[in-house]
Formats: sequence, structure tokens, C-alpha cells
Amino acid sequence: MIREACEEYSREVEKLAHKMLELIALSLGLAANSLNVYFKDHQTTFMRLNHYPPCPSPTLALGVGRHKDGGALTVLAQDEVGGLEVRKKSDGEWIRVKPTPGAFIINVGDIVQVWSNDKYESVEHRVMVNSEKERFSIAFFLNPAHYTVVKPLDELIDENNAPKFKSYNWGKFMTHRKDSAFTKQNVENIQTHHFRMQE
Ligand SMILES: O=C(O)CCC(=O)C(=O)O
Ligand SMILES: [Fe+2]
Repeated sequence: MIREACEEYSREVEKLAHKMLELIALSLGLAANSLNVYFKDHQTTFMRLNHYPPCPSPTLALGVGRHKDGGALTVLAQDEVGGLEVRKKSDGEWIRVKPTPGAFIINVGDIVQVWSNDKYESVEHRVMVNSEKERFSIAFFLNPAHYTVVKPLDELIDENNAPKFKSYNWGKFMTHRKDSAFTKQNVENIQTHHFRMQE
């Protein structure tokens, strides 16, 4: 039963994610369907069901350590408990994302940042646990094919807009990431900014 529910949910959320991707393409002055091609076959999209048990000392325990989502887009459903925090770029302060019933949180991932050559920016986030209540969330990660070479889109590059990132292989990036992500440490594993061109 759970399997069918998950499959139906992910099918519908995938449609939503592709709609979002089309809107992003249009906003960059590209044809609506120009990004969908990267997800045609061998895509590495996946969904994660998260359960965060309560913890008496929430300040000592992190639910999910600070990170940016490395893929294209994340569609997140969270319950009413809350705990997701995003990091403000200006002063590094962590801001709680207030749960809105019935609403998804859409995160732009690193790939959209690189494709758009910094027009879009992925946000750093983490999850704090709650002292009394357990929390559930569902994260759907829209990710391209394993063999995708990620780089600023050619259409957005000209003599006034130099590429801000070197190209990298998504499959390799993802494998490397999985080895060390979410270990709740402050050390950094592989990050897209490692591919940033020197200014
Ligand atoms: O549970 C959440 O609210 C977010 C989880 C998350 O950031 C992730 O799985 O990448
Ligand atoms: Fe995340």
C-alpha cells in the first residue's frame, strides 16, 4: 500500500517539478522545454521520507546538517511541526521556514544555479529537531541523468557574460556527495562552488 501511495505521489510531484523547470527556463529567456531533455532517460531523481524523532536537547542535535541540495529542484512537503532553517546570505543567520498547511517548499538546487550562471541561487539549509514533537517530511529531488555534464547553458553565455563555473559530471558529483553528506559536521564535502571559476 505504501509503495503505491509513494509511486502515485512521486508521479504527480514529478509533473509539478517539470512545470517549475519550464517556468525557470522561460524566466531565463529560453524555450519552455529546453531543460526537460536532461531528465529523459537515466535520470537520478529520487524521493526521501524523513522522520525526525523528538530530542530533549535540540540545540545539541541536528536533524540534517547544513547543506545545499546538489540537484536541479527539490519539492518538499513538511508537516506542521517545523524545523527547516535557511541561511541568510547577508549575515549568515538561520531563519526558520514557517510551515504553511497544504503548501510545498520548492528549493532551487545547485544545478539550476550553474545552468543559470548564478541568476538563480541554491540556498543553504538544515533541519533542527524538536524537543517534544516528532516531525515528518517528504523531499522529492529532481535530478538529471547520471552522465549529464553540468555547466552554464550556452544560450546564456556571451562576451558580456562569461561562464562562472567549470563543467562537472553530475554522476561523479552525486557519488562523491553521498559518501560524506549529512554527517552533521561543519566540514564541507564536495560543493558546486569548488567548480567556480576564479574571478
Ligand atoms: O526535512 C526537511 O525539511 C528537509 C530535508 C532536506 O533538506 C534534504 O533531505 O535535503
Ligand atoms: Fe536539503
